[in-house]
Amino acid sequence: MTRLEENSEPAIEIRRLSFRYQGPTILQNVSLTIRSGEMVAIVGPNGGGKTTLLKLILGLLRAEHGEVQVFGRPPRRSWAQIGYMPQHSHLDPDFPVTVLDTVLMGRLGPTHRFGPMGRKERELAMEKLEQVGLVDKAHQPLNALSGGQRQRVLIARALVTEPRLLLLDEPTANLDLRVENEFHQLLRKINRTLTVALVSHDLGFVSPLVDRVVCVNREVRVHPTSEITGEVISKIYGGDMCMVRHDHDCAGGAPC
Ligand SMILES: Nc1ncnc2c1ncn2[C@@H]1O[C@H](COP(=O)(O)OP(=O)(O)OP(=O)(O)O)[C@@H](O)[C@H]1O
Repeated sequence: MTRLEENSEPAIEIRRLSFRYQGPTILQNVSLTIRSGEMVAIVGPNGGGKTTLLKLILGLLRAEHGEVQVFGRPPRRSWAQIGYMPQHSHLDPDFPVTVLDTVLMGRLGPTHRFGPMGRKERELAMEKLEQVGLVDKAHQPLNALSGGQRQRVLIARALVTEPRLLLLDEPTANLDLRVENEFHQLLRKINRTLTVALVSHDLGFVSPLVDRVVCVNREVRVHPTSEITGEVISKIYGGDMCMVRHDHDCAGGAPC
């Protein structure tokens, strides 16, 4: 963490949070602070509670015990400052919509009123497409894009509300290793002005990007990236996982 982040206000502050849907406890006694300007990875096994944690930070779910604050306020009062890319976009890739329209959909929602999109909104959407490197695709149908490009469109959609905090649920799910470097650069660029929390199953992908890894498996433990060893990984994933190496080129099909 840089000195700036150490002294900056918390973007997310969670105190003694516990949560269950109807059955067993999903998250237990979670305390966590993410400072403005940080980029953290949220990792853990399937069903460990990562998406649930993001939904609590968004205010889509309410904690049974404890408290969540985003920029010092309850999440719903900070909605305008949060951009969210969900794990499963409900967008049918075959729905006949352009890339630009998809990004503009980010302006619809609880904090932005319905109505025709004006020039200002369209300019903003083009600016965000420029930021993710897809401005030349703006008028193409969404279904003409690759999975990785669609992923970037969804990031532009999350950015078009001009948030201060960006939550990304599995942004790397459709990426192959060839575009990984490009994606790292994009996230670093975004993190110059925004706090970023990204859920990933891929520790190898996220570890060069972040200083801290938030491990979620009912309880939450935060580790500096430098501490992520084989032993820590098997504690998080119960030994079913190894860290994929990303520091050599496997584009030629070599096992990696
Ligand atoms: N709406 C819901 N109602 C009831 N149980 C749910 C609901 N959503 C999630 N769960 C349960 O809560 C637990 C945590 O789910 P969650 O999606 O948060 O895990 P995750 O760590 O994001 O998993 P994955 O890596 O598979 O995406 C799981 O056991 C899941 O079945």
